[in-house]
Amino acid sequence: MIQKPLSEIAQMASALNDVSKFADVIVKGVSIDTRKIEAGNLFVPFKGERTDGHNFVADVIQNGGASAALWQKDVPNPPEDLPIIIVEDTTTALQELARSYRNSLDIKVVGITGSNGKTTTKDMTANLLAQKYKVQKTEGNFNNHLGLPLTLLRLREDTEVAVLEMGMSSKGEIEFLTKMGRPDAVIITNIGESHLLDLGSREAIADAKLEIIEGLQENGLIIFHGDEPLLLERLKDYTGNGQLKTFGASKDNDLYPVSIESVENGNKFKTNAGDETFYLPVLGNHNILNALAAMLAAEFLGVPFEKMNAGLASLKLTNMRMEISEGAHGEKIINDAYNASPTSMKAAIDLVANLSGYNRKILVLGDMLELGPLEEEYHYKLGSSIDAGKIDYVFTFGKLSEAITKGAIEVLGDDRAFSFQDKQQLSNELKKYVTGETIVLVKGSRGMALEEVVHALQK
Ligand SMILES: CC(=O)N[C@H]1[C@@H](OP(=O)(O)OP(=O)(O)OC[C@H]2O[C@@H](n3ccc(=O)[nH]c3=O)[C@H](O)[C@@H]2O)O[C@H](CO)[C@@H](O)[C@@H]1O[C@H](C)C(=O)N[C@@H](C)C(=O)N[C@H](CCC(=O)N[C@@H](CCC[C@@H](N)C(=O)O)C(=O)O)C(=O)O
Ligand SMILES: Nc1ncnc2c1ncn2[C@@H]1O[C@H](COP(=O)(O)OP(=O)(O)OP(=O)(O)O)[C@@H](O)[C@H]1O
Ligand SMILES: C[C@@H](N)C(=O)N[C@H](C)C(=O)O
Repeated sequence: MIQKPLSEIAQMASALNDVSKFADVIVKGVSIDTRKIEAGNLFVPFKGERTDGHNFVADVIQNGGASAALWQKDVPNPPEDLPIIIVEDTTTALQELARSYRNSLDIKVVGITGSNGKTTTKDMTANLLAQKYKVQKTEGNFNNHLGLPLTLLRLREDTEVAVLEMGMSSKGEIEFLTKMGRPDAVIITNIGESHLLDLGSREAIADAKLEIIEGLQENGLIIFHGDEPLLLERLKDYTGNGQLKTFGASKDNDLYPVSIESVENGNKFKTNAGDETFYLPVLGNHNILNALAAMLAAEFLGVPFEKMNAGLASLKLTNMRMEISEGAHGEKIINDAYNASPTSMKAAIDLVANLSGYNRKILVLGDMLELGPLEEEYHYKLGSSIDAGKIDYVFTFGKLSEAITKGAIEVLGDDRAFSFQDKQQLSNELKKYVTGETIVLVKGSRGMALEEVVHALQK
């Protein structure tokens, strides 16, 4: 993490005040939350929905262990005689600090974006590169205009590769992030429907994701889903200084699977790149595609294919991505509840529909948010596309998900598809349907917090 005297921090953050009295105070790391502060941190306060971080500045320095803090110019009464750096805007100052620190490091960067699979592919890429390098990666889902700068400021001086997740919900956000991260390789996992509300069309989503190329370093590598027409048509005339590599299911790609075998809680697969058989301890063919993208990035940075199995086999995904657990009745639960869009819902449902070894398969589905004006149609189509011969019951939570149930009833009947507006009621009813030979998929947008149903089943 960043470790510098306050005088340098003040310069990097474009301080508006004189900090010479505290010039030699050493800052070690940055935090935006006093509840997670670590000794020596620079605390960066923000005005939030519930409170203003400026309220905590004096205390976090005097009693909380912080070495110093930023202070936004338009907030009155900055504490006196404390190591405070006054700045125009604390968000901008945090970003400029991160940009400047990143530029001071001799480091390779992989930037990852896409509608689905960013976090998963980030975890996979970091695991593969760790076979050869000192690697750091985005923690959790810290992938936006605050999260990415905080990730950069966590980088150690001896880190060799950083794997950065770049998220967006509006045009221009990825461009901002990639120009800060300056990646040597970029991955675009897929083009789905996430954040259609802001972007308006899948074409606009593709354009927004392709902004990641704006920050690509000289002779960098662009890795993208080669089965996605929106990406193919936009990159077919690419004349930049980067190289292009595609991954996907079809044999037209640079890297594709030639065999896939579902095994206990994962997959074994071979690729067209050689004879190695790879083991991936996560479910879902979509995760094989994520792995292929990660493998292309690792190969570009010098990890040979024959050394990749160890990196894949030891993978532990960030939580709530195909996370497997057991319920109180012995049922297997797949907690895929971190987020959901039509593309990711289909991928998860297809996975469960094609699993063997269970005598009952139940879907617990929540609203898919931020889909824009066609949201109800997306939910209805999801329900009506469920295979009644492979899925036994559908329980939904949320107002939009009533359309899932409506569609599901048309294929499963009204005794196999149910809507709920209360997660506890859903959980209580669901418990009547589960046995030791049941598998339950739980999935919905982050805003639905369906992990609460998983926790209820585990009690
Ligand atoms: C600024 C901040 O910290 N926001 C977080 C905070 O929000 P809130 O407004 O509720 O803050 P408060 O009012 O409670 O507090 C104000 C500040 O004071 C600090 N503080 C408070 C109390 C205290 O005792 N001490 C304190 O120091 C406090 O820390 C505040 O700074 O809390 C929310 C709930 O926990 C957080 O969600 C909120 O975080 C915001 C959203 C954020 O951007 N955090 C980033 C670090 C981050 O990367 N978060 C990721 C999720 C990113 C994401 O959603 N990505 C999208 C794609 C990008 C979309 C883009 N358009 C965007 O806007 O994000 C995706 O789909 O992946 C994460 O948390 O996982
Ligand atoms: N390649 C993929 N294609 C379709 N769905 C996917 C793919 N990879 C992951 N998913 C699904 O998307 C969900 C979110 O995965 P992950 O968190 O890796 O994506 P993300 O892009 O980081 O999501 P977010 O934008 O919400 O941060 C997973 O739970 C899984 O169901
Ligand atoms: C918070 C925002 N970035 C997000 O992830 N929205 C989705 C649709 C959600 O709330 O699940």
